[in-house]
Amino acid sequence: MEPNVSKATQIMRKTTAAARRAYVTFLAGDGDYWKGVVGLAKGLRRVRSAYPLVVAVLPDVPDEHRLALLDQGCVVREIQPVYPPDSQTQFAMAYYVINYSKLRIWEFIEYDRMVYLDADIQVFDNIDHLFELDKGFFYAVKDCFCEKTWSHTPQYKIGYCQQCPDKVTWPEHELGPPPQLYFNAGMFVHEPSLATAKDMLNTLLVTPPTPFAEQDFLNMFFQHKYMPIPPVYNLVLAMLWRHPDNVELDKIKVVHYCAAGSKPWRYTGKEANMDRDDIKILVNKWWDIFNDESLDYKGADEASQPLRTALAEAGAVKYYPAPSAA
Ligand SMILES: O=c1ccn([C@@H]2O[C@H](COP(=O)(O)OP(=O)(O)O[C@H]3O[C@H](CO)[C@H](O)[C@H](O)[C@H]3O)[C@@H](O)[C@H]2O)c(=O)[nH]1
Ligand SMILES: O[C@H]1[C@H](O)[C@@H](O)[C@H](O)[C@@H](O)[C@H]1O
Repeated sequence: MEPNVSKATQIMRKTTAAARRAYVTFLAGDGDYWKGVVGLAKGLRRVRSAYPLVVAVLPDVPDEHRLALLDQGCVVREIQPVYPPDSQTQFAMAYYVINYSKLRIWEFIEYDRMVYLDADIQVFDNIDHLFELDKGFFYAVKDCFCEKTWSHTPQYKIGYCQQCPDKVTWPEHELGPPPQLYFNAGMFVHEPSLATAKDMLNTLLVTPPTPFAEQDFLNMFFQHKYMPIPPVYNLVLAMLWRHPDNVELDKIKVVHYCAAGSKPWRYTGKEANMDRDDIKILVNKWWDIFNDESLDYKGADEASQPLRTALAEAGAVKYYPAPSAA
């Protein structure tokens, strides 16, 4: 602690820092992904996150969906779409083309630091400590290359996966040095910056699109800044059947419902691997949060939470919640 800095200044600094942090997600189209965002907002509230959830929405998100997000206490920010250069590329899923628009979140410079979460993610434990990670890096969880969606890669073709790099040895003499680490872009920690945003968009203009769209692009762009974080911060569901030894389900903080057929609001149980007990449990856990009315946003009271937390931590005030009017 700095000896000559008054308690009031320390509180002010802490409050200012807190106000410059937020979770952020991305919403496109008039489909059903808004349900994922509502679930995420409630999930973050359940684990008592101190920071707001900003939703970067494309112009095609209808007003009724934006209202549902505002009702859940989200900060709704409209962004303009970003497109890759024209090409004949086959994306792993045709709609991935729209995900380049995610790059706009580097323009949210009213925040110093953000934790990005896809709308098909749920948070089961508080992860606010990620905002304290050293600056200057890009943090995310390593992906897995074992599902068929990766069949375009040399990794898939030879059965090599960075999740178990010793199982199949990388044939250096044939394919050159082993591939750089590759992260899943459904969850990451980043620092907004107009200079970075500009650099990204300029780089994108001369970067041919590839099957995993902005995920591939971000992997290329941040290859020298990437710092892996443990898989508990983004459980890519295929890990459950591809690398069960790498998963400790009871320690998982963040679940990414990214496997085909696993989005809870569309779940039927019919697609491959979807009738597994662990999947059913995770899908039910998502619904429990989504349906829990006690997690609905209760109004302006919560907007000042970071300030209250900072003041309480500094011992400046004792905060007693007002009795509920209900
Ligand atoms: O119609 C859509 C489609 C996508 N999204 C947003 O875009 C995110 C990414 O889309 P998916 O969740 O469907 O993508 P996957 O999880 O299947 O795919 C993975 O590859 C993608 C490549 O574009 C992204 O990098 C994504 O973060 C990564 O987890 C969604 O969560 C959601 O936030 C929408 O809002 N509406
Ligand atoms: O990065 C990808 C992506 O998130 C896919 O949608 C998912 O099904 C794969 O397992 C993962 O490797």
